[in-house]
Amino acid sequence: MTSILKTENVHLYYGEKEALHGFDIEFEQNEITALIGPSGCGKSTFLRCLNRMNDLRNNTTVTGSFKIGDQDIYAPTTDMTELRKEIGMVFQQPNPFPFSVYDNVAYGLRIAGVKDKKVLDEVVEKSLKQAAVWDEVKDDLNKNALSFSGGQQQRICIARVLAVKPKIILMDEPTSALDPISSAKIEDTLLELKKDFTIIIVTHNMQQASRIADKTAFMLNGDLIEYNKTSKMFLNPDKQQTSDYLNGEFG
Ligand SMILES: Nc1ncnc2c1ncn2[C@@H]1O[C@H](COP(=O)(O)OP(=O)(O)OP(=O)(O)O)[C@@H](O)[C@H]1O
Repeated sequence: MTSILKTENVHLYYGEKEALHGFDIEFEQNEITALIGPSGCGKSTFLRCLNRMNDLRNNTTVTGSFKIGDQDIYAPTTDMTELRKEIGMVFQQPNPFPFSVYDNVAYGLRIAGVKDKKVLDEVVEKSLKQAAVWDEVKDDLNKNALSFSGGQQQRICIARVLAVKPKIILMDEPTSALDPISSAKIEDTLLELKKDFTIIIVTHNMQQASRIADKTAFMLNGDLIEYNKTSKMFLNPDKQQTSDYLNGEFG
């Protein structure tokens, strides 16, 4: 196993309030890691730290070490556009831009200056295929992405992230707004994608974590309580708090 992203002693403050209390975790390449825990425990906060989305919020202070390989994510020299290409993000609500499927998926490449139509065509097709939505949209690439179903929109958004070839994809409850069939399609897609990408996913759905995640991190009140192989965590967790949470005793 190869480590791809490592954080050490991460603290995050919203104003005076400390939301993360010294968080150490190491993510493995080509794995899916699930972040679980009760509402308000800091899952989204931690996820957003990984590609510096919290920088966009006023009054937020982050300390600690975040490294992708040797690169310090929080170094003053970090190019934010490059960082967010390397560490892409998919949100809870599908958020395609209000233009065509093609233009959504080509967006990142065009921003990067790619103009060659043949290259764009190839990447758009490959990304939509990787996101398992090509067959459903291939005859309507010029149609507005917002005219597709929620599940299709979410897979178009995944394709938009894949098109810029990220190393890591962050996902914040990407299926919670979707019906069970669309969710199952996304889960299948993620299992395929981990061959080429590393995925870190926040989920409230324990079955989803147990179905797709190689490792699971259980958080409580801004602390990492347990980080383990998913099978071990769900069958025989090391910590009593994990067991209580998984048994529905709180949260
Ligand atoms: N912008 C903000 N300003 C102040 N406090 C915030 C802000 N965002 C989150 N918090 C607080 O930080 C803590 C962690 O919130 P976060 O949204 O990361 O939790 P979560 O585990 O993702 O929750 P959920 O599962 O409900 O999405 C909570 O106490 C929350 O109220």
